[in-house]
Amino acid sequence: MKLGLGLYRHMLTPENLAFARQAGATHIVGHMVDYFRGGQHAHAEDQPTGTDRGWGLAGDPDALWTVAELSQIRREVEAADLKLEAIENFDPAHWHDILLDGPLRERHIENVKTLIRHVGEAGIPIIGYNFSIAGVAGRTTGPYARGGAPSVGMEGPYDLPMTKGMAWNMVVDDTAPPEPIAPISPAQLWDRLERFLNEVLPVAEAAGVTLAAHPDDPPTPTVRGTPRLVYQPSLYQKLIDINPSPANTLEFCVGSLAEMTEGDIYDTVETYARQNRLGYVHLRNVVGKVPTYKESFIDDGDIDVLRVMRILHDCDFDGVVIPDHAPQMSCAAPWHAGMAYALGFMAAGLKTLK
Ligand SMILES: O=C(O)[C@@H](O)[C@@H](O)[C@H](O)[C@H](O)CO
Repeated sequence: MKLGLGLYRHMLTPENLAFARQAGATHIVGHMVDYFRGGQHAHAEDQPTGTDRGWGLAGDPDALWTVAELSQIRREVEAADLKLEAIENFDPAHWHDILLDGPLRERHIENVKTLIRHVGEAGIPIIGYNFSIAGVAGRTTGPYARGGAPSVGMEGPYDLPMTKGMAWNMVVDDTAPPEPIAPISPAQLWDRLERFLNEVLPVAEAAGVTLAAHPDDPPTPTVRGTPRLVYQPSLYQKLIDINPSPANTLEFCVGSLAEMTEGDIYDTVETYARQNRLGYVHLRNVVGKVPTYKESFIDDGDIDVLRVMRILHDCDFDGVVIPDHAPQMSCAAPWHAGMAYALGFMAAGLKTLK
């Protein structure tokens, strides 16, 4: 098992890469999507929370990530004595009509195939994704963690209907009328995922790229009137069983899984780690279940994180674990301190497994 750090696109800097290495990370999960366009977040280091108009504006629909820019990021990561393990999330501008089954679907399928090929050519092994119409939405922030540390959580359901021109909690068409999107059934959304995976997994295999599916975050059956896919641990199996390709894996978010109202987190970890289908792991801690959970420091939540690490180790998981996110700490560098604390705990946990 390897220790990694996730960095948003604007945080993929030489300083943050050096910080990651100094904190004991050997791998990086990089985000190419700029969640912070449109300035709807208090700070550009916190996790995005956004407004009812989402996290922000999606990217340029015609600007697919090139091999050159992906390779440049890989080289910068490697120059810091780190390995670029994964790119996390597609830009909603590039694939929204796969999620919404809209008129641009065929073009967006070709976009995803091109992006997969480019990631493979750039020598990056994994793409994490989250097949979700409303995306990561419904988050609140507050002094939720130990000592009043700012973190994120959820304070009840988020049912405000999602409007046209939005996808994955970002704005993909700011000229769209402010009308609710057409209703979608869970069966329709599962069908969209199945078509997507069956079309792109062969391309991923050929490109030497693994796709890794994040569960719904937050894992509620619906968000903004749209259905969700993996909001209970057992539904991860339904996703895996869609296609037996070895490229069909999980972006295994222990925090989101622990927020789910069913299942036992330790059984869940063992169930999926034993199937050798974990692409990489988000290892964070929470208190409570949806729709009212709060993120905690890694050593201060409902999960015995060292026990989770032991289960992953005993199931021979040899991939990367990252904090994903952490409470901000009261000092001159809140994000860095919170991440350093999480990374230090995880690094110590890894040493106990040797
Ligand atoms: O705010 C964030 O960056 C995280 O919550 C991510 O783990 C997010 O859930 C994933 O990128 C979704 O794929």
